[in-house]
Amino acid sequence: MNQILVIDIGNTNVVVGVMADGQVLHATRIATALGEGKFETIASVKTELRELRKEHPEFRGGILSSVVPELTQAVCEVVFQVTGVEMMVMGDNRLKLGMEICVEHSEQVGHDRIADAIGAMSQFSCPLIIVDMGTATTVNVVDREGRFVGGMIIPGVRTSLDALSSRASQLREVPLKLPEHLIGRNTTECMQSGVFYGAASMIDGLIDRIRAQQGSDTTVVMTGGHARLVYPLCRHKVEYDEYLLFRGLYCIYINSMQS
Ligand SMILES: Nc1ncnc2c1ncn2[C@@H]1O[C@H](COP(=O)(O)OP(=O)(O)OP(=O)(O)O)[C@@H](O)[C@H]1O
Ligand SMILES: CC(C)(CO)[C@@H](O)C(=O)NCCC(=O)O
Ligand SMILES: [K+]
Repeated sequence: MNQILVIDIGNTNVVVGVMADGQVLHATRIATALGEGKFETIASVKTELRELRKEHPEFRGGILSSVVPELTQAVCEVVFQVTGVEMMVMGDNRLKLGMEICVEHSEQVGHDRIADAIGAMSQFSCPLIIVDMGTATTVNVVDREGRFVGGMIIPGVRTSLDALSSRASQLREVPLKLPEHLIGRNTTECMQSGVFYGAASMIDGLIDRIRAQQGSDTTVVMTGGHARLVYPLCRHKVEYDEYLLFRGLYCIYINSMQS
């Protein structure tokens, strides 16, 4: 069994997991904090790694994707301290992605977007639309030839609700859950409906527009914490995979080790 450590450093959560034979054996989420909070994040990662090491003594390798450069090095260091594993890091040009990145500045594309696309391509046929709903909602397109060709970056569900309640005097923070009614009957429901049905409709609309360019057979795959609530509201048929990014990291790891 080829066990590996997989880590996804996002702007809201750091997800630490273990995979073997393409399956996710374990995943823990730790809140991402910066500034003074950075040390607490690193300390929580360290605690988690100690626990993981007890349950999974086998892994000798690992791979990490980060969209928070301030944390990347520190996380790699604690991984090495606790487990002795030297992480492969997305962005290292020795890695074999197995996917061409056809955009203006390929080095500027978020590593989560690339890992997601590779995870999708390992399971579905091209062309593909990959939607990752986290701090941002990203829409990523892989064309018929299997090339990453770009996409969209949109404020995430939580991010846009937070912006709204902080900017509008009469609006407060509301729980991030689906409202009972499409047509909201109170302020809270109106905000919840707006953000969730709005996100689903936006995604449906973007799918139509992208399919008009890439072909009507383009498969849609959704991932990210908020997708769990949004994908059932979409009118188009969409696939949902909670661990798409981890699957992409696993493919990159295996691909890079083989060559
Ligand atoms: N397995 C889960 N069960 C319940 N809620 C979840 C689960 N995974 C994620 N969530 C919820 O969805 C939110 C968004 O999750 P996700 O990790 O995809 O994005 P994020 O961490 O906000 O973004 P980023 O990837 O940019 O850090 C989480 O903060 C959490 O509230
Ligand atoms: C868009 C986010 C924040 C989503 O996590 C991340 O992928 C990122 O910081 N990207 C860098 C810019 C880009 O992808 O073009
Ligand atoms: K920033």
